[in-house]
Amino acid sequence: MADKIKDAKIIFVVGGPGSGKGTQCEKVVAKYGYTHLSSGDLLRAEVGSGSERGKTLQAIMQKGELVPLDTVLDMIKDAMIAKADVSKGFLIDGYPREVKQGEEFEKKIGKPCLLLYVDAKGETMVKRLLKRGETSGRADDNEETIKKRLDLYYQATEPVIAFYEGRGIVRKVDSELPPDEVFSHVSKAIDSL
Ligand SMILES: Nc1nc2c(ncn2[C@@H]2O[C@H](COP(=O)(O)OP(=O)(O)OP(=O)(O)O)[C@@H](O)[C@H]2O)c(=O)[nH]1
Ligand SMILES: O=c1ccn([C@@H]2O[C@H](COP(=O)(O)OP(=O)(O)O)[C@@H](O)[C@H]2O)c(=O)[nH]1
Ligand SMILES: [Mg+2]
Repeated sequence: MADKIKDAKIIFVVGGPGSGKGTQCEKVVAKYGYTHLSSGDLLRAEVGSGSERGKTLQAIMQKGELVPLDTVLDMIKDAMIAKADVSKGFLIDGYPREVKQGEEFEKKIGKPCLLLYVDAKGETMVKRLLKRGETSGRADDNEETIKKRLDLYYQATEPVIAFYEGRGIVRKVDSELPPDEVFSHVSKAIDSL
């Protein structure tokens, strides 16, 4: 599998909770036909399956903490293998959450050619998530968990951006703008690949 995937384009999509990663990824799928893999969605699917593993995951996610690294990586890898033959490229949304996750991904799967950094202010993200929480049914879209997710983002995930800046593959987009304007910047970044 490593062979098939090694040559595929891999894009990491990183940003705080509610920054708009999922929103932009949907647009990328529509325009470029990339395969979208959201680490959070993969975890929520496991929770939804009602499996024992899902129950353990749910408890962690409800608290806004991070699921063990190997669990997430295995899920992403399996999902990539399943699409390897048909995919033009992969959008890995909400991953890596910490530098170590990025390093493990590269060891087991491959190197990203781009890191899309979806940037919004903390207060904007909180506002969006509280609004989304009215209808999302997500157990973590509540005030207390949002605060923890945001703290963890600043502490563990922001260093990921600095790490890949050192490699020159980070493109930052300002997601305070309306989604279509954000997307025009995202498109430029992808077109430049
Ligand atoms: N104004 C504005 N709102 C946005 C934008 N992107 C997303 N939103 C809104 O913000 C909320 C969160 O967006 P998502 O795309 O779910 O964010 P996410 O980064 O995937 O969040 P997580 O799933 O929590 O990681 C949604 O309700 C969107 O409608 C944007 O560019 N501008
Ligand atoms: O690589 C990952 C991705 C997600 N999560 C967990 O899944 C939750 C939801 O992640 P998602 O990316 O959907 O939302 P975000 O936290 O970015 O709002 C997080 O709070 C974590 O508990 C995790 O532990 N590792
Ligand atoms: Mg999302």
